[in-house]
Amino acid sequence: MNKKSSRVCGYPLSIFFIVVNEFCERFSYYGMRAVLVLYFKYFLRWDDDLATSIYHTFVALCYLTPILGAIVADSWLGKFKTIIYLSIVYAIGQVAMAVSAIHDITDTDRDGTPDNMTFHVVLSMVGLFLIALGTGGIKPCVAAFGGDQFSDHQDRQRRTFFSVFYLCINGGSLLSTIITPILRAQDCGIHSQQKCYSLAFGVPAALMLVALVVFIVGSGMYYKAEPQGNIMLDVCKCIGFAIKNRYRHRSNQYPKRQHWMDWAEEKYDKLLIAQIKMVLKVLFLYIPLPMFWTLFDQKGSRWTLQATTMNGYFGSLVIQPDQMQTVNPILILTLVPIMDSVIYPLINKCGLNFTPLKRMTVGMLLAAIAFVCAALVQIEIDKTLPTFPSTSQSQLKLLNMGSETVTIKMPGNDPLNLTAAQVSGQINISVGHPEVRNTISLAKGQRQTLLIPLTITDEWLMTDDITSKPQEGNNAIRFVNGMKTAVNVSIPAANFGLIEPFSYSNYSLIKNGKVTFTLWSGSQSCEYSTDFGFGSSYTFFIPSTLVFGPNCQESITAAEDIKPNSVHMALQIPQYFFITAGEVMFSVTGLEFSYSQAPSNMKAVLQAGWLFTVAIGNFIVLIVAELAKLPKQWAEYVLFASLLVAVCFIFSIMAYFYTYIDPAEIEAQFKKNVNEDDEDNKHKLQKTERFYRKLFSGGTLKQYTA
Ligand SMILES: CC(C)C[C@H](N)C(=O)N1CCC[C@H]1C(=O)O
Repeated sequence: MNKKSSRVCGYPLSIFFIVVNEFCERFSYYGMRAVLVLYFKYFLRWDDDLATSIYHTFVALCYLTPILGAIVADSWLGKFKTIIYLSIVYAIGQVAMAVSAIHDITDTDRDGTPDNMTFHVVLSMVGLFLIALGTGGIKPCVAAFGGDQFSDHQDRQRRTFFSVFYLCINGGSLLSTIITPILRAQDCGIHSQQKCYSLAFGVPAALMLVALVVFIVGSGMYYKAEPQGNIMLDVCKCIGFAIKNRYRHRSNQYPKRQHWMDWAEEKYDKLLIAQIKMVLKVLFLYIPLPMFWTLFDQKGSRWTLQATTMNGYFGSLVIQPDQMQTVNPILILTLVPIMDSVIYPLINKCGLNFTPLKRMTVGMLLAAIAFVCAALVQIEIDKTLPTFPSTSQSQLKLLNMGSETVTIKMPGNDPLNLTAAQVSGQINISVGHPEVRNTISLAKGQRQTLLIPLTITDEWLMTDDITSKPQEGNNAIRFVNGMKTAVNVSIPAANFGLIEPFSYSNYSLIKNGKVTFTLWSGSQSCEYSTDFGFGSSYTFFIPSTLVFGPNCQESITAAEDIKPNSVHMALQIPQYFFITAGEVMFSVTGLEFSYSQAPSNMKAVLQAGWLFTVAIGNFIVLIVAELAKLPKQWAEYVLFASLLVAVCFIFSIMAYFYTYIDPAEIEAQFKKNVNEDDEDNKHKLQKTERFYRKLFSGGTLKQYTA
């Protein structure tokens, strides 16, 4: 088929269908992924560890299956058919997920919970497997198929296409990560109303069907390169033969060959050998690249955890810690056009030849700078964190539940006067110190509160207090009842239960924002409202003197056990900016580079090689997080930044020796010679070989201009 099909502004019309397909597919993938862990935890009722492991296994699988899709496309079905077939598999997987999340299917007793959990687990696992096969399988094909739509001389347009392609990835993911959590939060069901996971998976399934339909609609306009036989098998056999032949001729009596693949010349086509050399050259260059993704992927883990220790109030807007991750796609949508239309042309105007490999090197350095920023933010956060007792220390707080002032004398501390309903600050006491009388027992490494009763001679009560920041930016809240009657405390999201006289409740986790507590004692009630930030802990004391009425705002004492997060989440923006600017330079360029440097019959395979670096990067995060247990988080960030700088240095040396090629030109030379008559052919073949050898010994073949 002719590549010169309908064009708009010099761009093939067919790419419109490809980018819309990518937008819908990424919406489908990232939308489903956004609610997956919650589905495992709250619908399938798995514990955190199992949910996290299955989630990461799924993500890793999604970046491993591209190899399979690429082999099928380049060797057998061609990219077009592979995309169609695997998209169908993908859509079936998404539908299976949506069906698996309908609780009514097995809820025979109609209590709102599935009665046959095995059915839901099996169906969702089958669904996830099909999705991983589909999303991974089509990913290298769609990018390469888009690249195929351009003629050889359209380098500039093809580069723009890869930028727009990246914009679609991030536009789709941004929209879906906002929408699917909202869908999940809705209530739905036939017999009973439950959180609507089926809708949260159903909409991504619908979008995948839209992606498929859009792709099929464009069918008549595509340029469809035919696969050239089982190329991957030929490649493996050719490499195997070259290695064997080299080994057979290892003695010095045989003249050396310029490249070890030249040992396959006795049996294999010179064109195939040339193509394998092109692929190996690029794959070799990819070896250091996973380190970039190792840093990049920590946005979703370490950086989100960092955000949980920060303050997310942006005026009236409240940003939850995990929502900070959307800064990445938002910045992609702004930085890609800026880079393409301002920064790169400006660099070009300054006479600098900003080649793809130079861009990727700068991208890596920017990612390292992002981690230095993360370390600086961490140092600021650490300054505001409470000091918890060491393993040889205890911290004690005193709460006077009585109505009269008491004076407490502690060994090694000045006498302390506590008025009625007053809570002291933390007092550090060395446990095991001979002066400490055994009237109260202090636990090592613990924070405790001593509740001094109404009548001082009554039994004194010790509570165990929280010794770490509450998870996920929540606030840990508890109540101490100083009244002579039991009190029930509740809020819409939690019930503290009935608190007996002179007793206390367990901690409950509460989200940020204004909360109104309702206190009940018999038929009497009153309300108490307060505002919570992120990551604080409070003990609320209900005094014996409390009078129930419309509100009990003035009577309740709040003791701050842990201060709310004070370092603002906006401080994470510089690190997000640098990692995203790095991503634009590294990833958008890498995508185009992988296409332009691949031989025509292995375009999808090199795209899969590129995606494989993402998968390896993910694995390194898991390994390094386990091994490098540094005591300080900021030190771990600095370690990662240094590792990336070291890797970047190695990569820049490798890049320096890389010669850009024009695979189409090389292939054309080889093919042309095959068609000439014998004598001429021999002469031309020698000429091509000289030309080709020059390429692999470092001669510049393709003058790259940004
Ligand atoms: C994590 C973001 C939602 C998406 C990210 N900016 C991105 O575009 N990618 C991360 C891995 C490669 C690429 C993708 O294809 O999704």
